[in-house]
Amino acid sequence: MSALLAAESVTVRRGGRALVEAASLSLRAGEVLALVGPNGAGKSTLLRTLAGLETPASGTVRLEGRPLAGWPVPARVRRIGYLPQSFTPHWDLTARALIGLGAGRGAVLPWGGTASGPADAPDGGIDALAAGFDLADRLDRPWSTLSGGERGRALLAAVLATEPPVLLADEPAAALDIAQQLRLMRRLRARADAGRGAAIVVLHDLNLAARWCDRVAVLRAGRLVLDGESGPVLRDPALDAAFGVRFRRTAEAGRVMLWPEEG
Ligand SMILES: Nc1ncnc2c1ncn2[C@@H]1O[C@H](COP(=O)(O)OP(=O)(O)OP(=O)(O)O)[C@@H](O)[C@H]1O
Repeated sequence: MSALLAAESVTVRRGGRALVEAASLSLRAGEVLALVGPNGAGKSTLLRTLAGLETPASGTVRLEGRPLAGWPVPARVRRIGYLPQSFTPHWDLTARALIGLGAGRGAVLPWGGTASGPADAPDGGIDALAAGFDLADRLDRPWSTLSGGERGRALLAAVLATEPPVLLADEPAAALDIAQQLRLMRRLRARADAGRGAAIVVLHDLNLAARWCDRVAVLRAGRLVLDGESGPVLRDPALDAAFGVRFRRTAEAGRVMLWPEEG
């Protein structure tokens, strides 16, 4: 099956240094791909490049086979939902206003995309959408009063409001409690399985990747060192070298589970 989104030998340089080097990665319909690697490996840089927010020094990013740079921005942001690692609005927006902006994508989203302005979410509106993220009673609260996990969920609701066929999510599980992590991963899995959207998700929890993701790509010092089906990648000794730890591996319901020990 052809790729929805693909990086072809992409190199990103900043300050005279290659942050991502000759990275090739593709995402196909129905996939949830975990992008993992140590701090500073270049995961956010690669994700931002795939979203069209960084311009590579060389290489190409293609969306549905066409170079990203050739897409009109409104069409691109409707197809690619990008969830940043951190986000602070310039104004103390309510969650409702933020989700409305996400639903109206097509003039400026606060994190750099474009939108036509606040709009009602499809299929039942913003209230129904927010209920799915356990935010029903927090919708009219200013951003500054929301907890870290509530902000993460509101942002994800804003990004998913238009059901983008591609989701690029940078550490979406980081601020979530365990129950919310499971809800997040189940949601991404269900979207992919129903053909509603594929996702690349930056994760630090390899056991979430093992349980919920079809594929795992491992970035180390700007280079993709492993990319393949989750089981084989997570069993590969190169994973230990990439993270500089020793993983003890067990099997649980046919899935690998990893227990890191200092190497
Ligand atoms: N604009 C920039 N100029 C110079 N260096 C940068 C710039 N942006 C990021 N870096 C460096 O590039 C490297 C990759 O950063 P990036 O945020 O992509 O890593 P990451 O894998 O997402 O890390 P983490 O797991 O800590 O979030 C880091 O060493 C970072 O300090």
